[in-house]
Order: sequence, then structure tokens, then C-alpha cells
Amino acid sequence: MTNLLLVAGGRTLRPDLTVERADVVADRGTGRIEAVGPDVAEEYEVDETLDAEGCLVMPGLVNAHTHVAMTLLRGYADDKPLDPWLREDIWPAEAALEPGDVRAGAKLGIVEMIRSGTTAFADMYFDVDEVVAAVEEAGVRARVGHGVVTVAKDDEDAAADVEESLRVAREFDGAAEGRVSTAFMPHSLTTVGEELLREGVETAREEDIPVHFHANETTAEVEPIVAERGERPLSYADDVGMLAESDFLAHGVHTDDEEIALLAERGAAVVHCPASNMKLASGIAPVQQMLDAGVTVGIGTDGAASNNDLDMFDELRDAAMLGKLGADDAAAVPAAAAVKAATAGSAEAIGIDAGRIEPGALADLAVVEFDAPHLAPRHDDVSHLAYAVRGSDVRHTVCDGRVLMRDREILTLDEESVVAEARERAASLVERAE
Ligand SMILES: N[C@@H](CCSC[C@H]1O[C@@H](n2cnc3c(=O)[nH]cnc32)[C@H](O)[C@@H]1O)C(=O)O
Ligand SMILES: [Zn+2]
Repeated sequence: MTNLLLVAGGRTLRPDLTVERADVVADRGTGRIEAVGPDVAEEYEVDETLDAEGCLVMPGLVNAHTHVAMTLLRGYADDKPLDPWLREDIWPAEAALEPGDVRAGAKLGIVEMIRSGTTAFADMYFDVDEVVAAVEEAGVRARVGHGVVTVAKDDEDAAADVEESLRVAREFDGAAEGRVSTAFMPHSLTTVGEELLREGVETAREEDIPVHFHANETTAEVEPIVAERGERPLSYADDVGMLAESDFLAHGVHTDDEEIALLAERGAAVVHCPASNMKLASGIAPVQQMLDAGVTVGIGTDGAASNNDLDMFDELRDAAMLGKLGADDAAAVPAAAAVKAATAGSAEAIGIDAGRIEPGALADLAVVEFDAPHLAPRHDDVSHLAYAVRGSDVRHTVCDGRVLMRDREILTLDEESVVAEARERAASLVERAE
């Protein structure tokens, strides 16, 4: 047994975003790409082959910000701005969530992601052991964490929430044979009090734990910080020490020139969530400006209740479209930039060594079929990835050198029972919540 997987006969998206005829050999032992090239099939003895004839082999998409178990709340409350949506609908429903619900919702979301070619995600939620169990079973990769909210909690509960986030970050780092990594995850700069935020971040820094949080998502989140502190939110975040190179923040919609310069200087990444920003009418992130400044930009779906799906192809199209609208320039966020953000950019943002097809990189791949009418003719594969491919065009998904979906059949989870359980649990959750 060689333990090698061959992805044969396809065209391959290279790190420089060019496309060439090339096979890919992945080592299931190391989980890494062994070789890429037009003739590598002849050089290796492999024991498993995936047919990619007529397909494009690309890095697995990386969903750099989500709350995966929120699939159970998909379509539960729509058409409201962020603050009332969270306070009146989402948080009360989440208060009724049981650990088994989080497991079921996470599995549903992971099935959806595997189907649409996403191989890794960053997740902020609670009952993180359930998310980890789902990741382990499904075979995907994730950076997970417990979201801390201290507002409206007494001192003891608030401190316990911070402690839980640090505990989770310590305990699960390296789980699922190394496919799980972690971060300390204060929910946002306005939902976590300053003292506990500083303490938590300080501990995270001492222990080399990355920090992930929501920031500058709406003006309603920016204004109180400016009013109270006389400084912009990211200047405050910098002062707290949460803009290190390992750190990544979700949204960054309302960021000014100085904040963008600060991000570029410190090396913290921004995860752009265009669908969520449109749906909650949060605003338009200055993505092209961030890219021009040298900020690492990834893309995320955010939770399914504000999207309402976890299809990263939708997301990267939205990123390209909204980037143009926001910059008032059709040349802004071009196809290649959007594809890069959803792969290498997201991988860099959340700190995993994936998102590019080259020897040595993690063997996380999506094989996209180009046969459908909406993908004809085939002038430019990268254009299609940004503007025309849908998640349902993904034929095979590979993570860590292991095939998770072959010919649209998920091998690691029983899709039918995952969907059935999620439906049942969502129904009783809503009953309990109301
Ligand atoms: N420990 C916290 C939970 C925080 S998890 C992260 C939270 O982010 C929420 N969330 C989802 N989407 C967004 C968004 O776009 N902005 C801010 N929060 C969001 C999500 O519903 C979840 O409650 C508690 O006890 O309430
Ligand atoms: Zn979020």
C-alpha cells in the first residue's frame, strides 16, 4: 500500500491563479500534496484515483468565519438589522439549544460545505466539543472557538465565559488528528467588557493562542466605541493586543483609512462576509482598499441564519460583485482576487497551511465539474469560478488527502440521516424557544 491518492486528468488551478493541465498526487499519510504536474501519474504508484477529466481541480474553499450550528436557525428570523435580530430572535433561540442540537446543526452545515467544495472553516460558537466531534467524524478541517459574551451577565458568569473560551482553545488544539486548531474568541468589542477582554487576550498572547472576533460590522457597533473612548474600534483592539499576525476579525465593514493601515502593519486578517453584510444591511466593506494596503483578506459565510447558505461559491461571487459596487469601480475585486481570497486568503487568515495546490501544502481539494450549461463555453476558468460556478458543480471533495465526497456522494457522513436529524431537532428547538 502506498497510501497515495491521484486526482487524474483535470486542469489544475495553480497558486498564481493560472490554470494548466495537471494531475495531483496526495499523500494520505502526511495529509499533504506530494506532486503536481502533467505527467506525475506515471511516476507514482497510487492506490486510489479520482477522475477529474473535464474538471477543474482547485484548493478546497476555506470558510473563514461561520457559526456552523446556526444551520438549525436557517430561515428562522430574517429581514432585520443586526442588533434587534440578535437580541430579539437569535439569542433567545440559541438559549434553548442543547448540545445535541449543536452537533446536529454542525453536521448539517458540514455536509453542505463538503457538497460545495469547502474543506476548512473557522467557527465561533458554544458547546465546542460537539462541533469538534462533528469535524472529526466528517473529516474536514476547522479552527474552532467558544464565543464570549459578557454584556448582561454577572461578574462571575462573565469571567467563566472567558475562562471557557481559553479552556476550549487549550483543550481542542490539535484534535481530530491535527485537523482541529483553535482560537480565543471574544464575540465583539462591544459585547465583551474591557477588563475581561484585556485579561483574556493577555492570557491568549502568553500561550500563543490566536484571537478571533467580530469587529466594525455595523455603524451601531462603531459609534459607541468612538463616543466612549474617543478612538476607533480597531485602535482600541490594537491597544488590547488583538491585532497580531495570528488574529483575524470578521466583517471590518466600517473601517477607515487609519484602521486599514493599522491592520496592514500589524498583520491581522479581515474575513469579509458579503452576504451577511448585505442581508443585515450592515454596509459594504472596503475590500479593494484593504487588498491595496496589503491586508490579508479571507471570505466567510457567517452563520446560515444571516446568509442563508454556506456555499462559498455564492460568497466569492458576492465578494466580487459587492467589491465593485462599494468601490464604484467595475475593475475592483476582480475574479482572480475573489477566488484567491476564498482559498489562499482565507487559509492564511485562519492560519492553516492550505488554499494552494503545490507540493508540501495540505491536500485539501475541490474538483469542479465544468459540464453544466451555465458553464459553457469555457473561455476562462477563473472567471467561471468567480461568476458562474455553483456549489452543486463540485464533484469530489478531498481533505487531508482523504476523499470526503466522491461523485457527489459523501463518504464520511450519512447525508440522509444528518438532514433528517437536523430537521427534527430544529422543529423541537423552535417549539422550546417560543
Ligand atoms: N457564549 C455566547 C455565544 C457566542 S457564540 C457567537 C455568537 O455570534 C452570533 N452571531 C451570528 N452572526 C453574527 C453576526 O453577524 N454578528 C455578530 N454576532 C453574530 C451567534 O448567533 C452566536 O450567538 C453566549 O453565551 O451568548
Ligand atoms: Zn459572525
